[in-house]
Amino acid sequence: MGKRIVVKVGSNVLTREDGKLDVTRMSAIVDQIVWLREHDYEVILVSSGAVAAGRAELHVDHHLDSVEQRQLFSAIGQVKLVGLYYNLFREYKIKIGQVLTMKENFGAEEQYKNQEACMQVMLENNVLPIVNENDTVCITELMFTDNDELSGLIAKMMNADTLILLSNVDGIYNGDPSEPTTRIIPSVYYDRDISEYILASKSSHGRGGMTSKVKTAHDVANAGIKVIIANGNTPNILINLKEHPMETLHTEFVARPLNK
Ligand SMILES: Nc1ncnc2c1ncn2[C@@H]1O[C@H](COP(=O)(O)OP(=O)(O)O)[C@@H](O)[C@H]1O
Ligand SMILES: N[C@@H](CCC(=O)OP(=O)(O)O)C(=O)O
Repeated sequence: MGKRIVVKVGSNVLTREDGKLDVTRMSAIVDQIVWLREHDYEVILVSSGAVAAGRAELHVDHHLDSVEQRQLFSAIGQVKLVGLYYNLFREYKIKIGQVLTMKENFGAEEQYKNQEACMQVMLENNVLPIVNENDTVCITELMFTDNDELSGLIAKMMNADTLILLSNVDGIYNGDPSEPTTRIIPSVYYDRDISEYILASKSSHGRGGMTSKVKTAHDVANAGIKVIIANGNTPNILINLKEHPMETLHTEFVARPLNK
């Protein structure tokens, strides 16, 4: 069996400035996932973008609170998101399966095992799992911080070799990304604290920001899984990370060596 990779794609990678789904970008991500599968990698895709897709689809001229917005827009947007993935992967004769989940499913042992078994059977049958939080029914207080946290839990649950977090930045900068003097930190050891470099700012459609990515990355690297933060807007980023890692901008959280 090839190496198992969890790829998480943030809302900003998938949406245009006007908030609509960026189908060209989605198509590019799909092409790269196909390349990974053709090179014997098993891929699990964690995709954000439902709320952004739904917001662009429906014009509402009355007030909705934040929970109503999330429920309404994700319900509309998830259908659109997965429909697009369905069409894009169908071109390559790849079957996709939708996994909508929530934090409770990672708590109780029975539910955890059930979810693990569900994803395992998909992989065994060559189906590509596309995972998102079930935003329509989640209770705000019990939600994942964002899909970075969810992708970390999936990577650990499924014993992945690598978790790749695709965002709209080339990696973690050693300061404000908009400052010309700041540089990408190429590697972070699983026990190194880099919180001094992280700004509270986040991209326009994102939920958790870099703080949540770093927290997830540390946690997952500590569990012995390599984590990469890279730019999903860069052409062929997933292929280049595999083929030319030294020449490809990214931040790697080095996995803690485990006595497996
Ligand atoms: N040191 C840093 N290096 C890179 N990005 C940072 C840093 N500190 C804060 N950020 C912010 O984190 C954002 C990415 O996180 P987020 O908005 O959650 O994106 P996504 O939607 O991809 O999950 C960047 O757009 C950037 O504004
Ligand atoms: N479940 C939400 C994603 C929320 C989220 O975590 O977004 P992001 O920070 O861009 O990964 C959606 O599909 O819109």
